[in-house]
Amino acid sequence: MLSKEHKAVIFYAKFFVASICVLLVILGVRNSWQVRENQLAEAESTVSNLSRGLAQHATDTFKEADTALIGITERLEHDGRSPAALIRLERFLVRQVSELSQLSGLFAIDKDGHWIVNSDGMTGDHLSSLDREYFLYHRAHPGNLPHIDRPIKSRTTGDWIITISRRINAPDGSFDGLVMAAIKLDYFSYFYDSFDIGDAGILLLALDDGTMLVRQPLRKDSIGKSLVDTSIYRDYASKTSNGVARIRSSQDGVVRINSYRHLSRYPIFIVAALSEDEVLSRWKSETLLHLFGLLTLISIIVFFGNRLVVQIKLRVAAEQEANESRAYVEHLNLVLQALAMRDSLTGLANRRCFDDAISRELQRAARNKNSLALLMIDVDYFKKYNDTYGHPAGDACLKQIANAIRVAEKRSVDLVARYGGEEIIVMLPDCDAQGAVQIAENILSEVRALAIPHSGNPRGIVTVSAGVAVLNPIENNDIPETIIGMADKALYQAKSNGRDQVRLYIEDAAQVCQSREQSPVRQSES
Ligand SMILES: Nc1nc2c(ncn2[C@@H]2O[C@H](COP(=O)(O)OP(=O)(O)OP(=O)(O)O)[C@@H](O)[C@H]2O)c(=O)[nH]1
Repeated sequence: MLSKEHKAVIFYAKFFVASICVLLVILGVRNSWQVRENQLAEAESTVSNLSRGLAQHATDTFKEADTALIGITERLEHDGRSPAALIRLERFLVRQVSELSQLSGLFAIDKDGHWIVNSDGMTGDHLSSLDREYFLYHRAHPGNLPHIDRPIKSRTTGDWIITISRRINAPDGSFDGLVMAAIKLDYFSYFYDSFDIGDAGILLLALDDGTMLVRQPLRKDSIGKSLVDTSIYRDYASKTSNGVARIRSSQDGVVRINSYRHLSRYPIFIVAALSEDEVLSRWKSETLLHLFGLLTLISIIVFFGNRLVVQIKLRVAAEQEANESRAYVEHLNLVLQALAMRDSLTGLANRRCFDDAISRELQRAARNKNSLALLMIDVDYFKKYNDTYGHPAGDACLKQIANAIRVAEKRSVDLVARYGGEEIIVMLPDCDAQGAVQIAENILSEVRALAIPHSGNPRGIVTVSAGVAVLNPIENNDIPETIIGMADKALYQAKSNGRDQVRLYIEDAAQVCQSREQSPVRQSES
């Protein structure tokens, strides 16, 4: 089980790794998105420039044709329509057409629709434009502005052309015919073809009323088709003079960045469009590459982060194991210490334990001027017991006696210890002579009460003798041997006087022992 501190360390390690990964993802996404926006902005700028360039080109193309028309009108007005004048005019038309590559032909048409003169040198009454829209328009509109009409097929070449025409007025202002320049649609197509607009890009030239003139790439049905239902016309080109719009095509579903621009001099507008997918194709492949790099980096970070967490866990586990081992060793030490202080047979404190305890107790009692009592207890005729009942029985007997003597260990400061062989010693701090003798008497009674049969003892049961010594108060120079020697002497007296009795060691000339069974108080020799 991990501690709170270790859990926190692991949590922070995981949090650190996760934060770096999230940060990398956020930075990667943000950077990628920024690149995408930049590329779109760049594409908008590109289509915008493209539409401006195409608008300028269209303006120049129509302006050159229109200038030629103005020149023809002036010549007709100035030179008249005599055969000689018309021959000169025809030469002029041929020269103009050869100089202006966008022109398919130049025409002068009278008020009845007949061709007066044309750049192709064609003659005959059958050559008429009576049915053409530009003729009908000029006949109906007195203005002298140039008119650009829907694309038509040329009657001379059969090619698709766009016409730009101007009305000729008679001196009284009535309709007196028109001049017309036919501009090849191919001229625009070839020009538009020179631009790299990708596979899904579009370039458009259309009349302001939405009639498509040129579309690149070319489509069979595109010439003359109406754009009024398309979003680029309906929502944008029909409303403002120029702008940029991102639109999904209703026809092919492609999203395009469109730039539209109306010509200021002619009723025409241009549309340049690039496919968003194609614009972003490089961004997409780069993003994929970056994504792969990012994922690889994140995988490496996660891998090493995981290794870090595993290392932390291993270290924590090792630390815990070491702590547990240390605790176990400390516990073992305590157990060993306790065992080292215990007698294995009786379970009592052993001699070493007693030696330590009495040294400590003497010092303490000397400091506090307290008393200390010691009972030295010895089993009577124990050799005979062993001889009679055997050594194992002797061991069992010693255990029982030890348990009986343990009753003396009433306070935590009291200590019962096996002093050696069949001798047991009892240390009673802060105990006076009377109390110590009483305790010794109690011990003797307890042992007798065990009633362990002993044929070698005149009393028929196992008995013990006790020598009691008391130092009251303890002096600084008292050493353990002093009181032990006193207790031993008192014990010797108890043995000498017939055993199964208590003797109290008295200082000076005589020592007195007390025994209830025998005389109340007897003295032992010093
Ligand atoms: N079974 C057993 N006997 C022990 C142990 N320790 C000491 N003894 C025996 O205790 C006996 C002590 O004998 P002695 O010192 O002659 O004294 P005693 O026979 O008890 O006679 P008194 O003390 O004079 O009554 C010896 O025979 C020791 O072998 C022990 O741990 N187990």
